[in-house]
Amino acid sequence: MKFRLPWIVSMGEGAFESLPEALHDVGCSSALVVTDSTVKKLFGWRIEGLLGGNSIRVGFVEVATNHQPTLDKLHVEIPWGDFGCVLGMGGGRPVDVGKYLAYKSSKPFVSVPTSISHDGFASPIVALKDDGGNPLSLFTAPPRAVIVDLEVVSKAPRRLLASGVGDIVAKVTSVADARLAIRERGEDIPESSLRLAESAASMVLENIEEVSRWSTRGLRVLAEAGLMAGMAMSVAGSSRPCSGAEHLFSHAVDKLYPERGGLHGEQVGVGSIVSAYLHGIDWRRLRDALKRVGAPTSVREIGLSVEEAARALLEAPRLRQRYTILHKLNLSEREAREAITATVGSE
Ligand SMILES: NC(=O)C1=CN([C@@H]2O[C@H](COP(=O)(O)OP(=O)(O)OC[C@H]3O[C@@H](n4cnc5c(N)ncnc54)[C@H](OP(=O)(O)O)[C@@H]3O)[C@@H](O)[C@H]2O)C=CC1
Ligand SMILES: O=C(CO)COP(=O)(O)O
Ligand SMILES: [Zn+2]
Repeated sequence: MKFRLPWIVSMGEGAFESLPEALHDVGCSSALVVTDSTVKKLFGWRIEGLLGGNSIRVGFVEVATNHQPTLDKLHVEIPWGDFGCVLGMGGGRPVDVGKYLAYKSSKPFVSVPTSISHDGFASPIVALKDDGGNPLSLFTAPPRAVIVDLEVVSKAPRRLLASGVGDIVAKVTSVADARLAIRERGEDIPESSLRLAESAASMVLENIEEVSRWSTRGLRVLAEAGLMAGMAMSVAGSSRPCSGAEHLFSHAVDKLYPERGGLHGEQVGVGSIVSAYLHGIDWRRLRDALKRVGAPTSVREIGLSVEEAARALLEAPRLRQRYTILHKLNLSEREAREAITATVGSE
């Protein structure tokens, strides 16, 4: 086993203020900030002031896609000689894009999530799409520094934070898939990576009341869980502990219905309820937790009919060879429809 973890994690109210010191520690005196439109309007000026005031030059690039060929073109256009590091600021997509560009240009990456809507802000994984809308899960390097300002995160729309709960509680089923693969396929997955992912989900499930109040403590639990999930991916050397059938369902929704669907964590949360049912795990516990935080618990809430969701469930195992409950069961159309109807078909 050989893995890398972030050097610096700064988490708390006002953690933005530690950015100049973090950049100094990673040896960066000019940063390219990768972000997208709303986030740039909300926080761009603050980052510019904070870094500029500490003699750190800042450039911005707004990126609204995670399409790999587009990012490869963008990579060629960036004057890399001007920048000593890349900072990814925003939701999961700009963080992924920043991580990807940093990796390709061999620059240190600093992750600055502005919402805990996903668990990629401390992971070494970059989730992109190819020309056909298929998911690409690339193993790069973990961020050198992770800066989570809980005051900033607390102002993110509730929908984004609820989506983050979906991505985290889904570790119940991603770990169940990993354990299935160990048992039935002899897959080699570090136990510690599974414990980290399991603990991330348990922390959120056991504190769901506090999390649902979006108190500082609740947000901290969610952010720490995201950090642990990111570490789990580093230890495993892939997204294996954190991405199973529920993620394949979400990837299939992205592919089949690119103009519809919900946020990543919303789709994953719904997929996790179905996957738990198929595993014979207490799926109602996941559903109730998601309901408690106001996350979708039905396919209708992510813009799909039962038929469409069943189609996504059938497409899901074709998207990746990674063994999951969907690969084991090889559902028929009728079984897929029944699983959706029994769990996430109404409301
Ligand atoms: N690499 C990894 O390990 C992982 C990667 N992911 C990836 O992350 C992505 C999902 O992340 P997600 O965050 O849902 O998607 P996005 O990054 O698309 O963010 C969703 C929305 O959040 C908005 N936003 C972010 N922060 C704030 C804020 N503080 N206030 C107001 N609006 C805000 C963005 O606004 P705007 O765009 O307008 O600026 C955007 O519209 C997927 O691509 C998924 O594959 C998910 C998990 C793990
Ligand atoms: O979203 C992820 C973990 O939460 C990353 O998983 P993928 O490898 O399926 O993109
Ligand atoms: Zn995810």
